[in-house]
Amino acid sequence: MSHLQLRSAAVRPTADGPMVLHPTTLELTEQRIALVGANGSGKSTLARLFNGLVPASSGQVLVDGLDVAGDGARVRRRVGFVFSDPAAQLVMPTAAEDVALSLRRTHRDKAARRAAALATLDAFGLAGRGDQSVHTLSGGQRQLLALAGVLATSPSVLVADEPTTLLDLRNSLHVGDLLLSLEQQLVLVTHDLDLARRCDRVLVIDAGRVVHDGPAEETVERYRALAVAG
Ligand SMILES: Nc1ncnc2c1ncn2[C@@H]1O[C@H](COP(=O)(O)OP(=O)(O)OP(=O)(O)O)[C@@H](O)[C@H]1O
Repeated sequence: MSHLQLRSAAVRPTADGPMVLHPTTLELTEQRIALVGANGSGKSTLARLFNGLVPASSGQVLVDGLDVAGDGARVRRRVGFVFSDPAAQLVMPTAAEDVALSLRRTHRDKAARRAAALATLDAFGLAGRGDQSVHTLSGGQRQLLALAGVLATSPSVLVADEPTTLLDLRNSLHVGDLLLSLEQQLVLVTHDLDLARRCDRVLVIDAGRVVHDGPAEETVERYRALAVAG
């Protein structure tokens, strides 16, 4: 299992602006970790620290002992990131080409790469869509494709920022099951409390701080109480 660490890591986008994440010290070694909290509480910011998409303004972020600030390229090879908006990461014209791009390191031969890409699409419920333009896929299909592309790179950690928001119930359940059954460590930003409850550890973020942190069931209930109290 990977080892994610924050050492007094804080995020303050502008020198005279507010802290988006107050100095936070954490060690994450569990298999499945959920980040929950209100809109704008800082969940995405915290999640993005782990692959350097957001740099820490102070403190340190380590992935398996590698400092994200100094070893960014190696860290990004370990940490796959799925955005809530798949448009942020789909770069090729067709679905098969997009997955094939992710497979370029592991599958040098072009025909083998395409075959592997099509098999990956099948596994993600996108059978027969290989040659379809990414732009004509539905929002949910694009999200499945984005997830397929990231997992095809075999990251040791997957950070997923609201990966089920665009999906219908069936696909949402399918992707939820898939994420929770991954071998890799999962850091999941989600508003889906059913999904959070199935993780090993839940962190509740509020106004840029981790305010609760513990086993899923009881921590989700603390979040509920916090939300109801307003
Ligand atoms: N670069 C930035 N400059 C200024 N403010 C920022 C920047 N990045 C994030 N913020 C602010 O920090 C806060 C936390 O944002 P973040 O995206 O981490 O929230 P979130 O918990 O993921 O929210 P949501 O559930 O709505 O996606 C928000 O108020 C946001 O506007």
